[in-house]
Amino acid sequence: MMNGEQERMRQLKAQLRARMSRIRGSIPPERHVSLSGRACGHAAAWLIGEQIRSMLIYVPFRSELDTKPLVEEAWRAGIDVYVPRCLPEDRSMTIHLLQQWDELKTGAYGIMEPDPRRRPAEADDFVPEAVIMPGLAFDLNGGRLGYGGGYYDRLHERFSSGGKRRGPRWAGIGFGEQVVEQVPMETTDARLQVLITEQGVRKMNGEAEDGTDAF
Ligand SMILES: Nc1nc2c(c(=O)[nH]1)N(C=O)[C@@H](CNc1ccc(C(=O)N[C@@H](CCC(=O)O)C(=O)O)cc1)CN2
Ligand SMILES: Nc1ncnc2c1ncn2[C@@H]1O[C@H](COP(=O)(O)OP(=O)(O)OP(=O)(O)O)[C@@H](O)[C@H]1O
Repeated sequence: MMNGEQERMRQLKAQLRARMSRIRGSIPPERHVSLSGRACGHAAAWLIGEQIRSMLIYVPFRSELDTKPLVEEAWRAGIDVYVPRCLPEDRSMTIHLLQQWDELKTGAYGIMEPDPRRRPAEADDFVPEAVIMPGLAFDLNGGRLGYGGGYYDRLHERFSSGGKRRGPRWAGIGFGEQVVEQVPMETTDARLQVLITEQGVRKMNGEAEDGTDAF
């Protein structure tokens, strides 16, 4: 049974999803390309500066920020690129190395995902050094709103249960206009450590703030 608080939270999130998908969906194509390119440039500089050698990143669908320039920059820089494949049955994800675009095919929800016959999943205990997440909305305290599948929340739980090892850096990437005052958050919702937009890289929640590039 859902209690009143949960029901209210569900409604708040649904309203914000609807509003933010309209906003994100109305960015004109040319601006979408240029903002995506700028955000990807900031993301690449951050990854390289932090000496991150592996990242999990989404392949965009609907009007999500286009990560293609970042993936290609990572390939050039020798950073291993991993992409998730979702299993709607239990809302889990498997993680697959991506070395070229033709390793993808249309998967669940119409998202381009790794073809498991071409590239088997990494072991369950594999943890990348960074996770770069999409979202409908973000806030400056690490709040993030996704499509409501809870996929990244489950992944966060899995990556955090490995014991001593340092977990991945959790970063969100999106357009400046997706940043809101406050995303409604529940206790199971994972908070981001880094927010990347066309305006720069902002470190939050325990990531040391050095002031460079922060917006
Ligand atoms: N590019 C990309 N890949 C991703 C995600 C993402 O947000 N972006 N996900 C991040 O989690 C996971 C997929 N999550 C999804 C969850 C729900 C829906 C979806 O279509 N939901 C319906 C409503 C479903 C319902 O509640 O009945 C909708 O939005 O119309 C799509 C993807 C894994 N891969
Ligand atoms: N670790 C978890 N294990 C099981 N269920 C979870 C977990 N984390 C979240 N959930 C459930 O998943 C559902 C969706 O969560 P939420 O609305 O936070 O998704 P989201 O962050 O918007 O989506 P996504 O992570 O897929 O982009 C909620 O009903 C939530 O209770």
